[in-house]
Amino acid sequence: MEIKVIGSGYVGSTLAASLADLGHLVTAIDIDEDVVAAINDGRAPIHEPGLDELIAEHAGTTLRATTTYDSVADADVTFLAIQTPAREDGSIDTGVLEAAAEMTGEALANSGDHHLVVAKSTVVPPALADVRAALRRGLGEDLATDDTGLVAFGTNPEFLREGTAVEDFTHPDKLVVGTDVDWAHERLEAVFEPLLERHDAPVVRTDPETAMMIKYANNAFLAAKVSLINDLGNVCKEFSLDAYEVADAIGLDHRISEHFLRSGLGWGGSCFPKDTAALIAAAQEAGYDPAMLTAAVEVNDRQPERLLDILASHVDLEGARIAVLGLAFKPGTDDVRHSRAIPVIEGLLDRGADVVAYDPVATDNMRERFPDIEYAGSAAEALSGADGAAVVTGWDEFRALDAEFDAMTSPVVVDGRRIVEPTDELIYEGLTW
Ligand SMILES: NC(=O)c1ccc[n+]([C@@H]2O[C@H](COP(=O)([O-])OP(=O)(O)OC[C@H]3O[C@@H](n4cnc5c(N)ncnc54)[C@H](O)[C@@H]3O)[C@@H](O)[C@H]2O)c1
Ligand SMILES: O=c1ccn([C@@H]2O[C@H](COP(=O)(O)OP(=O)(O)O[C@H]3O[C@H](CO)[C@@H](O)[C@H](O)[C@H]3O)[C@@H](O)[C@H]2O)c(=O)[nH]1
Repeated sequence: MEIKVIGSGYVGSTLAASLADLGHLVTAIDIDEDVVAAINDGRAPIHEPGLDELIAEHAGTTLRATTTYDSVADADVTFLAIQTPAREDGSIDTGVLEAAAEMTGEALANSGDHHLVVAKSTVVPPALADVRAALRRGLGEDLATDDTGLVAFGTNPEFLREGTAVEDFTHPDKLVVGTDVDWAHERLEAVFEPLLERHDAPVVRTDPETAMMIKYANNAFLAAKVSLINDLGNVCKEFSLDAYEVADAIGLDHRISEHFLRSGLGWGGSCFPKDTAALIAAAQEAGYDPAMLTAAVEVNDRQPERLLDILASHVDLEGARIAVLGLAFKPGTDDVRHSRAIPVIEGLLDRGADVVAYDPVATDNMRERFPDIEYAGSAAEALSGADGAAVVTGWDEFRALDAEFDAMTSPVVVDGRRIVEPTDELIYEGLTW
């Protein structure tokens, strides 16, 4: 099938490369010329394991990138993978997505053929009306509501995680396809047919709004699960108990499951913070106050402060040199959006500490947020001469740190991810153990 993917960020570039790998003819469209040049050069525009190889394999043949919408009218299916950021009050801002939807509509106007436009972006159900309206505005005609219409709208929420995006995309737990039009359902499912031949997964057929609610409920559930284990973990710490021993045991109950029970600094990233905030704002706008979700956010917001308090109980932070190990919101990515490193660094600076930060891949991105702190080229360099260290991201390489701690002025390590191996020489504390 001929597929256009509009927006080539974390989701769009993974989607475009993976669909090309499934045998589709894919055009990745982005307004950012650097992103387009990277894909056409056979490189991934972001750091994501396996993506470079996939793009290198298909660029110039079944995968092409461009800044124009000219070829959209040739598409069987057009995916919109555009950012949907949060406004100041947490509510979703669909402005950029609407602009792309309108441009897509303009490109499809008067084509006289069947087209399916699918939102991959995460959008709260009530805001989908605005995305549809933008597409309709561009088209200059109504969208299909039954088999007689030519241009149909659908949603197909994405469940991939950064750091394992390619693997997650090709091995999904489920596919959720949301549209009100029968032919559109069939066409969207046909896109994923080659994927399902390689990896069987249930297909949930529903309407566009329910599909998006499934996406929000999925993320809300996982974020709340991590917050609950953090809340319980904080209790364990007060009782001088090891939250990981408790988590491992409760995870044996299949109704709870072992996943997403790693307590510590809490959740960051481009999705959990934004999506919980958007769902809370949309629910409140509709007249309901989602108390559990609000509590999940509150617990999450408190974890960096707890790490700083533990560090301050060992080191006078005023004028101290503190190593921050890890800047990405999780291992395997260069994404620093809502990384827990941000409140940790802010808190250290507020307390008068000098920060020396290290991350294997996310330094450049964090430099844009904190241009004035010191960045080290290795964990060893960050630790050398430090009065204390805060471990923020669970990069595997931190597991191997050992003699590097000897170069610290005082060997205080507060671990937010249970990744460092404690030794007798270290003054080591975990966040929930
Ligand atoms: N990042 C994730 O792990 C993830 C996972 C699932 C769902 N989502 C959702 O997917 C959507 C995209 O997220 P992302 O992280 O890939 O965003 P991103 O910011 O990484 O990428 C968006 C891309 O769209 C491009 N763009 C903006 N306006 C454009 C236009 N008019 N035409 C063409 N390109 C345009 C930008 O240049 C950028 O490259 C969001 O709604 C997000 O919530 C993200
Ligand atoms: O036991 C755990 C698991 C995760 N986290 C943290 O939770 C955040 C999110 O992690 P993860 O879910 O692995 O990464 P994301 O890439 O943000 O993926 C989430 O958000 C995506 C965007 O919506 C969805 O597509 C995915 O299904 C969903 O897992 C990170 O800061 C992790 O450090 C923990 O603290 N403890």
